[in-house]
Parts: sequence; structure tokens; C-alpha cells
Amino acid sequence: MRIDVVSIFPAFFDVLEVSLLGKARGRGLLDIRVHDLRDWTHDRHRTVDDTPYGGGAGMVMKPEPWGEAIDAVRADASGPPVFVFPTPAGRPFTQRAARALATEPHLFFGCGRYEGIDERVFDYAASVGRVELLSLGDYVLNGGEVAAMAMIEAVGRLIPGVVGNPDSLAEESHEGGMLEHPSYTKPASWRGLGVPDVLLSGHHGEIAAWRARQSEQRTRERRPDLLA
Ligand SMILES: CN1CCCC[C@@H]1Cn1ccc2ccc(-c3n[nH]c(N)c3C#N)cc21
Repeated sequence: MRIDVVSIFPAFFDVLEVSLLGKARGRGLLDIRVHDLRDWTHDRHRTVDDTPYGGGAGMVMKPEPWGEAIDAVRADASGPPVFVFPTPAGRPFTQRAARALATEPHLFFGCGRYEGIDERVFDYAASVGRVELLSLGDYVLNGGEVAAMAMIEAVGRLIPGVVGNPDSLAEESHEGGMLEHPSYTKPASWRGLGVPDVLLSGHHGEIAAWRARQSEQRTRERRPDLLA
């Protein structure tokens, strides 16, 4: 999978050089290319924002640099990417959305700042490819970078070969619409706290049943909406 990321803070994504995704890049499983939106400006101040039409506080990201960035990535790719724009006004980013994006050969993440990106950028992107306006959650961030990072990690780890043991993906929270069961490791007793006996029993069937009950109870208590 190829992922292009456009941001006015490209250094934000240096962290993608390390850990699991960094290794996946080194193994050629992920081709992540980070771009500075200001590379598509042409004035001395490398301007990317301007005052909003209709008035109001703050600044809006100008459409021109984004249009040139979209065209530059398209020109350098074999086919149109899926354009992902993190926005608080988007539909929820969920594990289902991550799974769908993980099937795509090429993603373009556009990270906005200020009050957001001129709406015509989304319209233009939709005229040349599929656009996904996705929200990380119901809270406000200062820009799209944190959200894009989370989305890139959630999608990247689903690419075959990125995660060592693919079986572990199936048991995770939100994969089957349920929260994952509690986990324990050595020592069996820690600061007076023990491990549920069933996990030490060696009875795999009983362990699986216990884990299923724990997932269902935890989901019912913490995320009843997932069971609706
Ligand atoms: C604060 N400022 C004025 C109010 C509107 C947002 C703006 C900041 N901002 C600019 C671009 C941009 C993109 C995503 C997000 C974002 N916030 N919360 C989420 N779940 C997000 C996602 N995904 C925030 C962004």
C-alpha cells in the first residue's frame, strides 16, 4: 500500500519511521510519503491560509496549494488514490472503516489546520477520486495530523505481514463488535493481586468460554452501544 500524507507540519510524521510501521516501510509493505503543503505555494511567505468568506474567527486553508498537491500525487501514481480528510465534521472512523481502507492500494491523507480546508478542495478531490471525510472522535483537535496518524496506524497494521501474528488481530477490541477480554501475564501473584484461576488451569475450552463472557460483560458495561 502507498500512503501519501500532506501537512504543513510534515515533521509530525517522523514517528512513522519507527516501530511496527517503520519496519513495514523498510520491508516494502508500506510506501509512506510525507509532503509539506507549502511546497505547492508560490509566494514569498509560502501562504496556505486566508480570511473566511462571510466573516468569522480564524483562517481557512486556501484551495490552490491543495489542488496542486492533489494533482502532483495523482500525476505520480498509477491510479487515483482514496482521499482521506480527517475532520470533526466527518463520519466516525471505526475499525470497519479501517478495514475498508486497508483494502485500497493508495491512500491520500490531507491534514487540515486553522478552521479547516476550503470546501471546494473536497469537491475537487471528489471529481478525481473517492473522498472519505472521517472523524477520529467527538472532540476537537487543533488539526488533522493526530487523527491521520491514528488512522494510518489503524489501517497500516491491517496490511498482511505488518503485524507478526495475524491471529491476534481477530481477537482485538472492535474486531468482532465486542471489547477484548482482560489480559494477564507473569508473575501469577503481583502486589497481592492474583490471576483468574481458569487462566492457569490449562483447560482451553473453559479459558475460551471465560474470555467470551468477560468480553460480553465488559462490552455491556462500557460500550452498550456496540450491542444495540
Ligand atoms: C479547532 N479548529 C476549529 C474548529 C474545527 C476544527 C479546527 C481544527 N482543525 C483543522 C483541521 C482539522 C482536522 C481534524 C480535526 C479534528 N478535531 N477533532 C477530530 N476528531 C478531528 C478529526 N478527525 C480538527 C481540525
